[in-house]
Amino acid sequence: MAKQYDVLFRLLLLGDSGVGKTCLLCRFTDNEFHPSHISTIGVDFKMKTLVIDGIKVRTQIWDTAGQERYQTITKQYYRRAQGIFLVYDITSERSFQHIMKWASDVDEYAPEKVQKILVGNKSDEVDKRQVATEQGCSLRDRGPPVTAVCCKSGHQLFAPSVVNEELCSLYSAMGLCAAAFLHGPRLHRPASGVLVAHARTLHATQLIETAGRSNVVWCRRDDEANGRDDDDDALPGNGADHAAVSVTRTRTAVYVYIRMCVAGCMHTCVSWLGIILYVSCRGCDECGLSLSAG
Ligand SMILES: Nc1nc2c(ncn2[C@@H]2O[C@H](COP(=O)(O)OP(=O)(O)OP(=O)(O)O)[C@@H](O)[C@H]2O)c(=O)[nH]1
Repeated sequence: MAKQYDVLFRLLLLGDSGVGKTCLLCRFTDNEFHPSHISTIGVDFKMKTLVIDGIKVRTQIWDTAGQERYQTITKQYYRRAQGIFLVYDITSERSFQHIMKWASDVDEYAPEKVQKILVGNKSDEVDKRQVATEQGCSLRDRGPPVTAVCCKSGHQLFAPSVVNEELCSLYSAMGLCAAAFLHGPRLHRPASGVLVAHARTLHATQLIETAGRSNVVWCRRDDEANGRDDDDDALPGNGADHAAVSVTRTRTAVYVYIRMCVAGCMHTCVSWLGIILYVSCRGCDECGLSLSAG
């Protein structure tokens, strides 16, 4: 049976009870809105597969309970997240103030390099607004990109600057935020890289397929002959055994890393649009995860 996705991407929704996390999830996965507030108990999740630049990205989105009493449970899910939505309600000053507390929990329990995005929900409730847009934006300067959404209508009012405009039009509400993660400005790297391949002519999907084949002989190829150094995002210690070369210099730049994990398995991973996408682990399932923690 053909593989149903190329990469798996785990996202987590955090924020006070009632800010609309479950609604964001339902809008994203089923394009539905539920007017009633039924508090989430512990955690719940839904999946959605997006096709972005020909790559099937399976998003697994974890919805957490905002209520304090579930936080021992929900904190256990931070560790495996690659992207986190910090959600507040624009009609609740309190939910916005609590964002700093949620963010500090993320700092404590999530992988160091997790991507974060701040989401101000209920932007349809203009008359009840307690948090000015500028307040949300002021946090962006100190941390995650911010976006304002309305899951009631499915509209996103303004896009974070890091989001590609073209992609914005493709997804509603949370899809836009997922795109923001995918276009995050930071490039996550494995702690150590061994060898990197370069294939300028390959499409990202082909590259990922190729990366998954064990018999591929990886070689470094840059444009030294042309006096150009494409290795502009190289891993530290650039040299014979540390290199990173972009496949293309457009926004879909892909970086490929191969490394041995602690268990001696060969990992291949692709970093694309600023995040690491796993491709394969030759020997075990578990150690592949350590790659995300960098
Ligand atoms: N007007 C408006 N109401 C919304 C919007 N999004 C969510 N709501 C309402 O806000 C209430 C809470 O939404 P939920 O998604 O259940 O909140 P939650 O953050 O998941 O809450 P917990 O599960 O308790 O953590 C519901 O009554 C929703 O209908 C929105 O964009 N606009």
